[in-house]
Amino acid sequence: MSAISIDALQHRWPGQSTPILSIDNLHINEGDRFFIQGASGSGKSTLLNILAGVLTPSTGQLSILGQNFSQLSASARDQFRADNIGYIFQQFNLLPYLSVIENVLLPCHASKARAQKATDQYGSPSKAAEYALDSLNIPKPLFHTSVMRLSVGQQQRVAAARALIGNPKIIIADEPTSALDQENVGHFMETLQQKCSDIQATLLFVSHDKQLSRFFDQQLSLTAPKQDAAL
Ligand SMILES: Nc1ncnc2c1ncn2[C@@H]1O[C@H](COP(=O)(O)OP(=O)(O)OP(=O)(O)O)[C@@H](O)[C@H]1O
Repeated sequence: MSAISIDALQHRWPGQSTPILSIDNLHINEGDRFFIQGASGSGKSTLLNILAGVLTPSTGQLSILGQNFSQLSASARDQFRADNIGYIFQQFNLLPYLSVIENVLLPCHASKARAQKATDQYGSPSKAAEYALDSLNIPKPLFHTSVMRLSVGQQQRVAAARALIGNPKIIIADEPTSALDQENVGHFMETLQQKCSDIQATLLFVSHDKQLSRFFDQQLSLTAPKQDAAL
């Protein structure tokens, strides 16, 4: 099955003379690792928001895992996203008042399907969270401390554990390496790819950094169109 299928998609923000996004045709198969590259302002976040169902494109068709997004209500799209998409944010978006393990468990509160998968595989969501943290080299004594006490690299790995728990079919990673130093970037890329293979997830990875394309076999380059200065 196709993980993502886009046909004649365009998005134009109010006041723009030319659509920021214009994608004739894009098909990403389940299990693929796909790199989306583009300079600042080229529309990467706009595309991710469309793929996550947060934003409706101006025109065109979008199917995720065979589901036509335009046929879903906003609340059905929210649930579909919680069940099927693990999201790693550029600034990690960990909740500072929750412990490390509580942050990892958040998707299991939003999605019964992911809580069930975590329970089926590991006995309980908490056990699945512990496994994910352990396999991402977060030391056990840190599991119940505040995320604020972790290094940037550790916070990034906690954010990855949160995206992976309950085996979502798609992982979207939005510039997840921009806060890491060069050595940690390589480690993080290899670990993320391995984890996505383990759970057979499709990986969509977004970055302005062209050098990261070497970790992927398919890519899309976005370029900001010239806007009419009169508008
Ligand atoms: N909510 C919005 N309303 C109007 N215009 C927007 C909105 N969000 C983004 N844009 C415009 O769309 C264009 C692309 O923005 P977008 O954030 O998608 O780019 P990006 O490639 O993710 O950039 P960056 O790497 O800097 O985050 C920009 O010109 C931006 O001003």
